[in-house]
Amino acid sequence: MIATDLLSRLKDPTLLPAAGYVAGVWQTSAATGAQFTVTNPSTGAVLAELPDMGVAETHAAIAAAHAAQADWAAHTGKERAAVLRRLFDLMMANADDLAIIITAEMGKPLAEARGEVVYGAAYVEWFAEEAKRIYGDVMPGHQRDKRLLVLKQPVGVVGAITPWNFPNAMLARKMAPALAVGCAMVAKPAEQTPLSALALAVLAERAGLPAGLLSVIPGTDGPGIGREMCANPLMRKLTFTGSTEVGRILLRQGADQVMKMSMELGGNAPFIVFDDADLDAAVEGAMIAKFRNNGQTCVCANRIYVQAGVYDAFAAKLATAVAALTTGDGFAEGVALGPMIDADALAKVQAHVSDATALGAEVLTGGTASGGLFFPATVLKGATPAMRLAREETFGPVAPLFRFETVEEVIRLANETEFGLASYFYARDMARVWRVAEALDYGMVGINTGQISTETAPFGGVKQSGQGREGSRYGADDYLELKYLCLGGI
Ligand SMILES: NC(=O)c1ccc[n+]([C@@H]2O[C@H](COP(=O)([O-])OP(=O)(O)OC[C@H]3O[C@@H](n4cnc5c(N)ncnc54)[C@H](O)[C@@H]3O)[C@@H](O)[C@H]2O)c1
Ligand SMILES: O=C[C@H](O)CS(=O)(=O)O
Repeated sequence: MIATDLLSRLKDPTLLPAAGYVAGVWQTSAATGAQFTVTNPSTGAVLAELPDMGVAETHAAIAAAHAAQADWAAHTGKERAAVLRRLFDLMMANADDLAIIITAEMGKPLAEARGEVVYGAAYVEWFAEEAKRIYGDVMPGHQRDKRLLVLKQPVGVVGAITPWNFPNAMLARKMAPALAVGCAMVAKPAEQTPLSALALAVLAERAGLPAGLLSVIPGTDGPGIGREMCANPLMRKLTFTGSTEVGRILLRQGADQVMKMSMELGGNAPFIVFDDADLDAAVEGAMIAKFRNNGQTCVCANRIYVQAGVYDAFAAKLATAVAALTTGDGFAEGVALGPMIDADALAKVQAHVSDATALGAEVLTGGTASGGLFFPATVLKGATPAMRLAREETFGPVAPLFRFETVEEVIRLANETEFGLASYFYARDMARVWRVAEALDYGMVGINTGQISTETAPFGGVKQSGQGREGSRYGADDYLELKYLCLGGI
């Protein structure tokens, strides 16, 4: 069932079948007969009742993907590119509907949801172009009669498990490179936000993707689906975006068959403001890096370090800007921040703020939940490393300000975490910019900007923030195997 209220908002209600997409068939019932509910986090309203699919459907989808993948890989890059280009065009043509679906199931404001659709589509466009340029190598022989070649071939059947915070873009960012190079994909979206993934499957089918190449398994049994993906011998790779905790589980499970893994995991991004920074620019950057997606992104600034000489001025400017942010239903006009995704997420944000204030932090604005799943944008002054929010990913709209004195001190503090995804700093002295950029132990560094995510750059982290990269000229590598050919007797 899809709620009438949601369907009535769409120009094309057929984007939302109340079904899972398994082996090229829209199945309205799960093997177990179970169903699960999808709700709007802004209102609690029921959006859909979907078949609660699991191991049986995943097993069938993997078999179908394996059967379809060889022929897909035998297509030319140009033929695969044409399908992806049509998918890009369909995503853009249906962007308004896709945005409505995101806002309904995840809560982000509609304008931000539309930005997510455009961002996800950009990956599809990028890899539609890359599909035609998967080049190998010809190398000088090591002996007179030898000629050496390297082929790049698709890894085969890929499992994808995605999070709720970017329910469209995180799947698009995975299916685009996989399909571009000739892989097949079985995808499991987050149980909170399956509708965006199902709508993408509708559009992929319309774009001409052959049946079986893509399956989307809606369901609440992430652990069971993950185990099936990691244990099934037909599955050659798993790409996961989500928490480091779950990433570890999957890495352990995939180890038994030495499965190729891509992991986009948790973060704890430092945002550093040096005393030579343009403070207004730094405030603007902090607003984006901290409050985009209501602070629910893996690359959100989690710790804001401000050099002592500008600490009070920056704190005052930031608090003024943050106090102007409105929190509410993502469909409402003028709302900047939507709800938290669920009660657990809300409780964690409140716990971080309560822990910080108990340890001496001062609330400059916000600080207390405002009803439902809403939490106001919050700025805390006097944050210290003893506080939970210094060590844990808050994943919410809370900006803790830490004071520091020297460059050496803040590099040490910034790197003092098991995470290494995104980092940011504002400075104008070019020698300092180079030294700090090289010293930060992170996969990505934003310099005088708070917005770094683009399909043209390699997105990913180091340490316990993951492995592999998504997007850019490097992004296809995670879905390819190198095969070395040695021709003798020449
Ligand atoms: N690095 C990135 O690009 C990136 C992007 C988005 C979110 N994240 C991280 O994800 C976290 C928040 O997202 P979340 O709450 O959806 O993460 P999560 O890890 O709880 O869930 C992610 C996905 O994994 C599934 N899952 C849960 N347990 C599983 C298991 N045992 N086996 C297989 N699948 C399982 C979920 O159903 C969901 O689809 C944050 O830590 C955030 O930093 C990282
Ligand atoms: O949080 C997950 C996404 O990767 C964030 S971004 O939109 O790619 O920056």
